[in-house]
Amino acid sequence: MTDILDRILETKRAEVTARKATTPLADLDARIAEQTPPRGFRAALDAKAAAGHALIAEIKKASPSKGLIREDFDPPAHARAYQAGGAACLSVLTDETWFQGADSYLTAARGACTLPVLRKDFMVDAWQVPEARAIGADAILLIMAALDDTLLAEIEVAALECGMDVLVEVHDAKELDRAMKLKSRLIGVNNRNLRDFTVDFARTYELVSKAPAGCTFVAESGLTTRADLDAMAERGVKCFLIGEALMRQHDVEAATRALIG
Ligand SMILES: O=C(O)c1ccccc1NCC(=O)[C@H](O)[C@H](O)COP(=O)(O)O
Repeated sequence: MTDILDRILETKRAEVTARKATTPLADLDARIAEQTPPRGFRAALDAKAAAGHALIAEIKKASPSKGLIREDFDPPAHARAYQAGGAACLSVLTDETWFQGADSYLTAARGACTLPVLRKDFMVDAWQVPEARAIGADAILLIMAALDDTLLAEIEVAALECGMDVLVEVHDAKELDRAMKLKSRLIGVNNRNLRDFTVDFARTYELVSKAPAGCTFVAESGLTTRADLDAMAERGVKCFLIGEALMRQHDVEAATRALIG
């Protein structure tokens, strides 16, 4: 039986095939040449983490698990609010079919602030790397559960060659072991099971103790309160990726400050 991750990946493969057929690489290269250089995603996180909590604040309109999250969705305004509230970096959902995202949201959010921006999407093909850079992304996400080791390495090399950072997402110890074959040492643990949507912070608690020294370790999904962050911090986790809890707030800047201040 196919689960939600399989269905998302199937949609994405079809979408990328169609985009590749209509967008020559030369067009992407021309758009990359117009972008400002990558902003240093991991470096910005590490700098904030050295002084306390480091937040990757997510611009997320909707999700498969929650449906519509933010009605008055305004990526540039949210980007400014997140930066003013103290976020280290942004994450912007660009997947259209499942998250009501758009590439233009990332470009607009990045243009409205000085924070490095992660393109939060489902990478299935190295072609998406220049595409991500062409819209301004400073980092991409690689989901270990989605790809085999050969394709992961191919996409990672392409991203590093573009000067982008790579957030490698794992769910269990086996995926963490596989992740260590890659070059990137920016590791995210997704507390949400992408196959059934259940959230369990114990995933992060378990894996942070197994992460080799030198990793920047990010807890992702389901984090809502200051107590959630403090419980993570007690176990040595200082970087957090948070979307829904902040996107549901009327005053995004105040909520961001209250959460990580
Ligand atoms: O958010 C979902 O429902 C979801 C479903 C299937 C695959 C991925 C999904 N979310 C992507 C993310 O990883 C989250 O947007 C991100 O970690 C922030 O999570 P949250 O703070 O719970 O919005």
